[in-house]
Amino acid sequence: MAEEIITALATAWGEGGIAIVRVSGEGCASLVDKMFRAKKRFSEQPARYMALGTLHAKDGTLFDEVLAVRFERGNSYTGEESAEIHCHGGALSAQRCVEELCALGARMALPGEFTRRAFVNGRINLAQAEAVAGIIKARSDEALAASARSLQGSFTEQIRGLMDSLTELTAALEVDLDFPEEGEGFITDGESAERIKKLSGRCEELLSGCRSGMLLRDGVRAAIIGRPNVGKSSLLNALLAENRAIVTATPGTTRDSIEETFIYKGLPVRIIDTAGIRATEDEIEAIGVRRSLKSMAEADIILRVIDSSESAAEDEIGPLSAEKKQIVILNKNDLPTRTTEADVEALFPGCPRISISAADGTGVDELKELIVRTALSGGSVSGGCSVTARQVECLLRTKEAVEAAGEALLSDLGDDLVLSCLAEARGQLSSLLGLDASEELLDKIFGSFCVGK
Ligand SMILES: Nc1nc2c(c(=O)[nH]1)N(C=O)[C@@H](CNc1ccc(C(=O)N[C@@H](CCC(=O)O)C(=O)O)cc1)CN2
Ligand SMILES: Nc1nc2c(ncn2[C@@H]2O[C@H](COP(=O)(O)OP(=O)(O)OP(=O)(O)O)[C@@H](O)[C@H]2O)c(=O)[nH]1
Ligand SMILES: [Mg+2]
Repeated sequence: MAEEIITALATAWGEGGIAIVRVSGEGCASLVDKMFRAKKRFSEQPARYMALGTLHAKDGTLFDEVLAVRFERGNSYTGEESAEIHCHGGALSAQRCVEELCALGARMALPGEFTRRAFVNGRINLAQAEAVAGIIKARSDEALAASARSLQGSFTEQIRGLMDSLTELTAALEVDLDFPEEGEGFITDGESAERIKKLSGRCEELLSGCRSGMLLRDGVRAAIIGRPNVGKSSLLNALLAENRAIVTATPGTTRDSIEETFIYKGLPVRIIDTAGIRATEDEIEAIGVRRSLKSMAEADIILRVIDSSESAAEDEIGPLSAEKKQIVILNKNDLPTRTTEADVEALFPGCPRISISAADGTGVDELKELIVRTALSGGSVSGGCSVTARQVECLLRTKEAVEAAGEALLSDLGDDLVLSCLAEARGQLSSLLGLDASEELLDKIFGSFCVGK
């Protein structure tokens, strides 16, 4: 079935040097013929050749002088016959161009529809399509590099490698199941167990690489929490190196949460300064405290600030769930110490901690380093591939299914069960690459792209 011809502005709205309008779908070059005048008919000029010409409205009036290029079917971004018109910047000419194309029979592209067509036509897989979005959204060199690696297919290759190993093992086990009379069997249980163990190790390796890639793209949320007056807002200012939040000697200064982002070693850190947590009669402060507790629940990392010049009083925040990552910050180390690192160790055993002065900046860079290290939990920011939460979810389920296969094998539950677990694992990897993606999933993924991509 021939797809409709779609069009959209591919560059950002607003003033700029050049604005590019994209068109894709069978017959789009003859559509452009009707509005673009050049020495040679557009649809007859060589493919991928930039031709100079003029754009005309239906009544013939000229509205821009542009460059235009056509791509042949099978040799374009979408895989379809497509074209680009490079107008003068400023939204007006490009918008006119899109309108004229629509008047001639094209329709406005939906968000991500060009990339969706590239996927549907097999030019790229789903992991690569998601990497395109990653490149657009990247906010640091490291995040950009991780997405570019994914787009080039290095993540895909690793997933395919895993799928191949799964297939080999499945095939060996199936032979055994089909020809049980062959005695010894094609593969011993010991060998299968060994291979399953390797597979689950490989899943774990991929997962740890992915987590850092995902963090690079999405960043981490770190909430600064603590009792009033310990120096939370001062810490926010020190981390941002600007006077963003109000700091006073009066406890209860911060009423509402403040969010800002800084980037350290390529990792965007969203930092949230919250109201000091204490029991309070003040209605506004109480709302602030509730917001602090909410920020705490939503954060990836808790930066728990303690005033080391005061003795560690009753902790009003209470312990965190074991899954929450936490860094204990002993602030005001420029003042005489009343709470020591040993006191902190007693209160929060095994928790990473650091002594700083938000006032004079001592230890602030070390703290940034510690935040990034804690967020990545040992992983590194370089070399990883950018992935989405969806892809991580698929990999996690793959690992679970592989492990279930291992358990089924050990407890002698029969090859049938082992095989169905392995089939589940393969299924997860195949949905990671979008080999059997539902329309609903595609709508969700491509819907988050920008129009024109
Ligand atoms: N002007 C312009 N710039 C752009 C794009 C575009 O579509 N137009 N891109 C897109 O958003 C990106 C480049 N990505 C592209 C990827 C593949 C093909 C393409 O035509 N692929 C064919 C032919 C490959 C070849 O010539 O080697 C293919 O895969 O068959 C084009 C662009 C970024 N810059
Ligand atoms: N000497 C010293 N004073 C500090 C340091 N950090 C913060 N202060 C002072 O401590 C007081 C409280 O600082 P804030 O940053 O407003 O504290 P907060 O935790 O945000 O307080 P609330 O918003 O009320 O919860 C101010 O007078 C700061 O100047 C530090 O490292 N050393
Ligand atoms: Mg404050």
